[in-house]
Amino acid sequence: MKAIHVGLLGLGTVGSGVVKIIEDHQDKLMHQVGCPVQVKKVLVKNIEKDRQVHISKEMLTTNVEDVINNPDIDVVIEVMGGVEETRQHLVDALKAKKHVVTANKDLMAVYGTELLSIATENGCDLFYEASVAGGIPILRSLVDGLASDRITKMMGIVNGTTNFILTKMTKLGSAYDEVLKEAQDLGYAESDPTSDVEGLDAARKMAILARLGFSMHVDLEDVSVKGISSVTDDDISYSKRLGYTMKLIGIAQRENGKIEVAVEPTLLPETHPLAAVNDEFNAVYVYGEAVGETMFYGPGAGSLPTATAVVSDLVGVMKNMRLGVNGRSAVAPQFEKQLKSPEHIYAQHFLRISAKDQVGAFSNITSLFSERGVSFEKILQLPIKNSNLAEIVIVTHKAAQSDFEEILQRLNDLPVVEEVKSTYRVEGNGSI
Ligand SMILES: NC(=O)C1=CN([C@@H]2O[C@H](COP(=O)(O)OP(=O)(O)OC[C@H]3O[C@@H](n4cnc5c(N)ncnc54)[C@H](OP(=O)(O)O)[C@@H]3O)[C@@H](O)[C@H]2O)C=CC1
Ligand SMILES: N[C@@H](CC=O)C(=O)O
Ligand code: NA
Repeated sequence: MKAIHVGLLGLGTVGSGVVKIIEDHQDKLMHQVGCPVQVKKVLVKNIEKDRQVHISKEMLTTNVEDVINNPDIDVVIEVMGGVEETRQHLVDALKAKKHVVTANKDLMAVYGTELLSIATENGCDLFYEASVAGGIPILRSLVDGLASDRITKMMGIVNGTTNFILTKMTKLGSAYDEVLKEAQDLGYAESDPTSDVEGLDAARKMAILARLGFSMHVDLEDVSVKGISSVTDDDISYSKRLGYTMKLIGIAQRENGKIEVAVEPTLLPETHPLAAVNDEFNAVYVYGEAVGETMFYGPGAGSLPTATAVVSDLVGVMKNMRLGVNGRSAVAPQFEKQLKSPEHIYAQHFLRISAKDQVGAFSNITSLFSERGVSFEKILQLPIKNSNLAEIVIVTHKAAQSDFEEILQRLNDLPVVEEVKSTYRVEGNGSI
């Protein structure tokens, strides 16, 4: 019974988890694929560094060729991160007929289509379950579990770091910088956490989800992105006061063949199922025309949860090897991509405005909304201490994005308005 040999690119948070699961769950792996699984060689940057798992120095290398062109290695697991250099390593590995498993959403969001076609041309598998929502088997669920359905909406918390930060700010009143540091120490954040807090990491995951869910070639540039770095304590406390929870939400929806994909801090009613997803946990809500509502919940980041998805992909590769069917799973998109224009994107909005506390100010503001046919669901007006200003907090009913943007521009020009302090999308009132 010949063992399957694995080469790792990277031995950090996720790579260490992969080594640990392969060791600790060897009996289960053998039972599933009928042969032992062994890690043969591991690419790292610094061989002398202390590791989270015990591994002999001889297995480590700083030369990528020792992994991707090693005739003893059957499967390359990429958990090093990075885009351009890593893309080249994976192209080389696939051309050397190695199957590939990756956790790299940065790479798959940009070069996924290209890499999948190179994999198919070379009769190789390329699996990437860990790239979206860590340990939650969401890609497999879209591709296999919901294969027969037409997906019309996906809405999710797909970044563990920002969910951890917003949870601690909301529940404990913690300071943004402190909690970000904690998320970094726990291994949730990317090496450059800007991509977490500015929403880019979630946007990459939403592009991958939309591609699979809607069977269209969705580019990263098609995703509109806003992160959480400008969310303030006041925004959070006003949202709470109005019965909402702030979350970084990714939305992908399809209507009449046209799609919208966005990532932004969003207010959800406190009773909404996604509002109860806290800390580093992720959840993805998927609506299919036939199945209706489904929701997938679990850890979106961290060593062992993410490594579980990676090693499960490895099992998928090994099962295909036994059946001799590697390289046959990539399916070309069914539909031409069509994006919704701002006139066709509807949402509710939360606004915090500081305005002059004088007669007529309020009606000046409200008439701007009514002229565009936008009505209010909730409204709050409070004087700002030691000033002649008032804080006006509004939640609108659904409005077209184009109308909302025009209202915002005109609000800023209104003499009674000191400043539009913040605006957020509101989702999930009435239905999910
Ligand atoms: N952390 C998480 O929770 C999740 C991470 N991911 C993705 O998994 C991947 C890995 O993340 P993570 O484990 O957190 O990252 P880490 O920074 O913890 O680990 C990266 C590893 O890759 C090695 N490495 C990086 N660049 C090079 C290079 N140029 N040459 C050789 N070795 C290199 C590092 O070597 P050395 O140790 O010597 O420095 C390190 O072992 C990323 O794509 C990330 O987006 C996906 C889901 C969740
Ligand atoms: N930095 C990411 C890690 C998983 O993809 C996150 O915080 O979700
Ligand atoms: Na996943």
